[in-house]
Amino acid sequence: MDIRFSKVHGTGNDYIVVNTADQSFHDWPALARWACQPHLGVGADGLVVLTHHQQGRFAVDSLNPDGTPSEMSVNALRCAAREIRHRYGQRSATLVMNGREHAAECAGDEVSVRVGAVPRPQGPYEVDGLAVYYVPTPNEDAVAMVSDVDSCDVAVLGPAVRRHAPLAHLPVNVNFVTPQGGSELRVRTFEHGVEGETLSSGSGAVSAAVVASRLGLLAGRRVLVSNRSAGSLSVDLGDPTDGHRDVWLAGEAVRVFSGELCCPNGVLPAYATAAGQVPRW
Ligand SMILES: N[C@H](CCC[C@H](N)C(=O)O)C(=O)O
Repeated sequence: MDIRFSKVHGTGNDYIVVNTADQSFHDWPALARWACQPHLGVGADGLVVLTHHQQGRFAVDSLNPDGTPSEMSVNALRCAAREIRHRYGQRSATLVMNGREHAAECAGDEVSVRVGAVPRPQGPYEVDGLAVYYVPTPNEDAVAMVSDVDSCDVAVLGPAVRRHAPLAHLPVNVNFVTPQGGSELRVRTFEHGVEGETLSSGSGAVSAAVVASRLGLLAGRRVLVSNRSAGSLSVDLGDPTDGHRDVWLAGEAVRVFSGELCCPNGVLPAYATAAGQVPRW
């Protein structure tokens, strides 16, 4: 039994997308731990499991490379919408992730998703000289404003921020942010579940824009976020007076390839990472 998939990236945040209609296999955490590994699997920042309900509605589940579910992934939603556009020809869809509904719109490879309301940031908390804000996006996102994000040691500072109270018990994604003038931000993200830096993060871009807006660092409601990938994300913060209740994220989402994972008799390879571990290479 082989497992059909597509590989889709949202500005460099890459996902293996499987459609439950194609599979008799259902152990998604085990599949995530195998398939997300580079060299031994497909290689990706996560697994997206898509289920078609009815009339343009889809359930979208996002799993991390360690097999844990992620509470929310905006880039995973954007990649799912791109795959839906390809497979079902729908430009608009309603995506349901962890019980929350998100409208999605595709125009070619440009995909927008309604994030909805983003709660008020908490903090700042002082961590190793950095002012860190906490934003329940509803992912757990931390935002640290830094003077030069490109010289930031993300691999060291990301875990350091996560060790600190009051974030220590939470599965936090840590975003380092430098305002670029006007309504532009540059962001780098240490992502929970990947346990390393990713090229881009949707909830990271949104939380960075919300914190920068609350700090009065932005000139307008449309925020351009550059990251480690070639493409930028665009955050629309909505009406500035409504407290960030109607936030959208847009940017490229690209189908890279599709194929079949070879899984004879439905048995995953022995080198699939054990439950609870993050793949290392
Ligand atoms: N990259 C994602 C966030 C994933 C977060 C996930 N790894 C977790 O918190 O478990 C995004 O575009 O919103």
